[in-house]
Amino acid sequence: MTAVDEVRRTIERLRREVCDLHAELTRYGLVVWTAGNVSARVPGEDALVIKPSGVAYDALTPAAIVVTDLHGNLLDGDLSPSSDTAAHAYVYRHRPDVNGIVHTHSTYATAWAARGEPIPCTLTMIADEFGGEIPVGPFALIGDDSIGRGIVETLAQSRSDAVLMRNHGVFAVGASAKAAVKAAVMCEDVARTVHISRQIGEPVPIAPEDVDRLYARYKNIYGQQAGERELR
Ligand SMILES: O=C(CO)[C@@H](O)[C@H](O)COP(=O)(O)O
Repeated sequence: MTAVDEVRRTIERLRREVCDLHAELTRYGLVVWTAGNVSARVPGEDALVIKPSGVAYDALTPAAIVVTDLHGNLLDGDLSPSSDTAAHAYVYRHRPDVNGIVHTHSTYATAWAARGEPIPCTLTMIADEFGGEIPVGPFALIGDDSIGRGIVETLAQSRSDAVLMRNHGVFAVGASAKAAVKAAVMCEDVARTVHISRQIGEPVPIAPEDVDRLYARYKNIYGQQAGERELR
């Protein structure tokens, strides 16, 4: 198999994976209508695969997923790339460890984003998954790389793989697109629980040294196999 064939096969695989992961967003109730998007980096290439803009989730097929360069220019596909492509591309250019990105407007997490308030580390699940509070990023207009800059700058000061972009919604990153989707699912779950907790009182923060211990255990010990650990 030539190197070109190999890249082609990788892109086909990623198109299928990213298409299937969009179905997880609807399965977990993280998006409505055509909101949200998932992308994956094409390993070894200056390219990414991403949802086309404004296409209904039920109409998404692997062939509909588009390929762009890491500046958002269309390389392959019949449809216009997601409105957030420049944001995703910026993150891939500045975070070589990130291979997948997801954006949602999931209800509870986005309610925190509307308030511009980080989700405090008041649950072991938050310490495990995010290593501290889930931070808020700046307000940024949609369409260029402003959102990407806000994501990179905010996550540089945090262990979290998710950021609540102010007045907008969740962006989550990961070592794979599946890991990013998992972070978005977890983000919504803890946003909901902490919100409900606040209806009956003030949630109690976890001590920073315990947050560190929980995070280290979850990242290094929890689960079964190295392959699964990549999700963390
Ligand atoms: O947040 C926004 C726009 O407010 C977008 O992320 C939409 O939620 C989905 O846009 P496309 O990916 O379909 O262009």
